[in-house]
Amino acid sequence: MQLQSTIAESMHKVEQPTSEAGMGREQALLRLAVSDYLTLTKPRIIALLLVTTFVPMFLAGNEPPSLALVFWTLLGGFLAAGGANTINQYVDRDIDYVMVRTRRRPLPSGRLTPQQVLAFGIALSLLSVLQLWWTVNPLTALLALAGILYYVIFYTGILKRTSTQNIVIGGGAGAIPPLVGWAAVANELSLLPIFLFMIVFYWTPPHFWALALMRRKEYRAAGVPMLPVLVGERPTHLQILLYSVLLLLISLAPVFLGMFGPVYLVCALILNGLFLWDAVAIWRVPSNGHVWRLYKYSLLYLALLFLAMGIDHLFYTMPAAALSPSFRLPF
Ligand code: HEM
Ligand SMILES: CC(C)=CCC/C(C)=C/CC/C(C)=C/COP(=O)(O)OP(=O)(O)O
Repeated sequence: MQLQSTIAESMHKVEQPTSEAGMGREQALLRLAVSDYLTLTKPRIIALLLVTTFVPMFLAGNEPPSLALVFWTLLGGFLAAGGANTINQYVDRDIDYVMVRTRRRPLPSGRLTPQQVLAFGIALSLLSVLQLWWTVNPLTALLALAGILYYVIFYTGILKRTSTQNIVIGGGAGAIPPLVGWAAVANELSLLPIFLFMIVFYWTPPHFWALALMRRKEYRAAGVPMLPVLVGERPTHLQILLYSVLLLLISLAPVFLGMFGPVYLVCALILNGLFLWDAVAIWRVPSNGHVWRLYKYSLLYLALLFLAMGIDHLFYTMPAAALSPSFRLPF
């Protein structure tokens, strides 16, 4: 509140700049505001979400997508995820205020008001759906809308505060971007994008529980029923191991259905082998070092696995049968 009133005072002072110093202060405040609004979108997380949107665009067609289609799809994806992330911070403002990791965010630190954050989040979300509908196609726009609603209402509004399985079920929201990328090109969904969805779905629990293990006390203080808070460390280590095995199986399955070729197979074996190695290390010698390593590696893993899919596609042509059955909107 103190910071908020300091900024309000500064804003008042620069309303009528009388000198170069006044103009400089006005520019500095504008930069601060732009940086706060950008922070609300969680840009680093969006960067990885967009990798999982971008690569499927190359898998979905026989030819590479046009630059314009890539631009509009990624812009829509940025606006949708940015809008969802912003509304998440409006809904979670009480939790974010309690947790050390999140208390410096623009809303809990008082640099923006709840009304400003909510308005910005809704505006970005609406803009994303309209823009995708007009510039890409209705299926892509509806998938983005489903992602926003799933994340904001189902995960943030309900599951996060009520269930230890919050991020298992809620992980479905973060798995929608590959469907968005695929639908942007194919204008339909089929089995391969469902596998891409499942890869991100099974990746999410080890990715998040590693972080939650390190932030266990903060989640407890905020009253958020994350798995490590309610069942303890050991069962969480086991769940991480279990999901790492499931991730290995689900990421290899498309190879056996003829959807990917040898380049992907080799990369997926190495990347999943390292993932499993980290998960086993946590199980055998539980330490913050091992947990942190898995969390950091999980980010690299997902980017590289999707990159491997794209490179594999340059050398391997999947049979048409691998893409059926398919789902298409009736309009
Ligand atoms: C329900 C699903 C998910 C949950 C609960 C979750 C949770 C988190 C949390 C709490 C952080 C720490 C953020 C911070 O330090 O401020 C994080 C980091 C991150 N997450 Fe996730 N995540 C999920 C899904 C995803 C997905 C689907 C992606 C991308 C495909 C992703 C990408 C990232 C990235 C890139 C970071 C690092 C951000 C940074 O270093 O600033 N997450 N995640
Ligand atoms: C297509 C589309 C728009 C899909 C939505 C994808 C999306 C925005 C996923 C976000 C995943 C994520 C960062 C969850 C963390 O929430 P948290 O509240 O647990 O994290 P926090 O404590 O850091 O706020």
